[in-house]
Amino acid sequence: MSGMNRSADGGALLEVENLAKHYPIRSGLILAREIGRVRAVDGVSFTLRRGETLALVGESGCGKSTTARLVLRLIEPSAGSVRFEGTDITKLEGPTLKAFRRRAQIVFQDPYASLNPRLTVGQTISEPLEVHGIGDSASRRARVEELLRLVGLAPYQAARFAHEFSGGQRQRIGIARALSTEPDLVVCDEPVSALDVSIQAQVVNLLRDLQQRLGLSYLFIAHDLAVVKHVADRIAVMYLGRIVEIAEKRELFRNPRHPYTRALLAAIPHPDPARRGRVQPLGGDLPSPLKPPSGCRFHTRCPFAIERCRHEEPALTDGVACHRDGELPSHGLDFSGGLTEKAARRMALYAQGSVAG
Ligand SMILES: Nc1ncnc2c1ncn2[C@@H]1O[C@H](COP(=O)(O)OP(=O)(O)OP(=O)(O)O)[C@@H](O)[C@H]1O
Repeated sequence: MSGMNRSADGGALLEVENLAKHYPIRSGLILAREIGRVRAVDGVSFTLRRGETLALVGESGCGKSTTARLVLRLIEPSAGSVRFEGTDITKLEGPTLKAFRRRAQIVFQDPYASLNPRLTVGQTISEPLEVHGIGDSASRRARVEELLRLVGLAPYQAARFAHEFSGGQRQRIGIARALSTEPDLVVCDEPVSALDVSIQAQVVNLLRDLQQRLGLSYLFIAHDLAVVKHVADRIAVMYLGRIVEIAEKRELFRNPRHPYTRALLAAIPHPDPARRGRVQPLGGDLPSPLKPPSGCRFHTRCPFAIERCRHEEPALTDGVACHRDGELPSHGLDFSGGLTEKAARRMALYAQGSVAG
């Protein structure tokens, strides 16, 4: 992107620092009085390296999509910065913002809702090229054909409409559209959650294949760890607007440190039904981001919470935000193939407080 520093980033494509988005809640006749703020994202920091996939994982409402929208500057942050190749994109305007948009694209969750039913597939895929003034009509047509082949569709399908395609094919069209401007960063916002399980693996494999061929960097949003197990290099676990743990994927599955990460892992069924645990991973509802709990936000649902957790908010130190890091039992909690029954029993006992941590 013109004017952006390509060399001084030391491998980081994206650096997010203390990012926050608070939505004011207003009341009164002309909504003049602010009665509270939804802290959708509340101080999030992470780095996305070139060519890697960082997954953002957490329950519905924890702030994943808001983070994704902030990173793409689809919404304005309340605080914090998002540096893309060293340039803070939250400050960009006009042509430099447009140049950033060309290099950072999104694949949406719902391939049924995200494609315009009135456009042909060819028009859908070439629309970003027109918006950014890339090529003439002949070269755009050629590019559409190339993109269709790239995502496993056929060039003749450019003349068809989205409703003529299955969910998996539509998501391929959404991916082709996102790739049309040759982006470096692709935000994948739950790209397979709306698809049949049988189709999910095909789309995940396509995304991985495209990443290798085109050197793409992915910020991959998902609500559970099962999907990201096959795509992520690193995983950031979010809870109530904050990152509670961030680690290399293998490390996170082998040695989950935050109790919330453990609960998310416990929710993944073991591939072998005979070895599935019977643990109920997490009780209670996600508290409201309008009034997050004091201290550690997870303490109201945490089986390991102590008094300190109720009063003092833990900082994200060395990849985890937990006062009890290093004190929790680690043996028997190998989640790399799902939760074993023995580990599940152990986890249940710990959760009930029957075994000393
Ligand atoms: N425009 C808005 N005004 C007020 N609150 C909002 C707005 N957008 C999002 N929120 C709230 O912010 C919180 C985070 O929402 P967000 O969509 O980022 O979560 P999420 O983790 O992506 O959830 P999901 O998986 O359901 O999309 C939620 O409590 C949501 O209700």
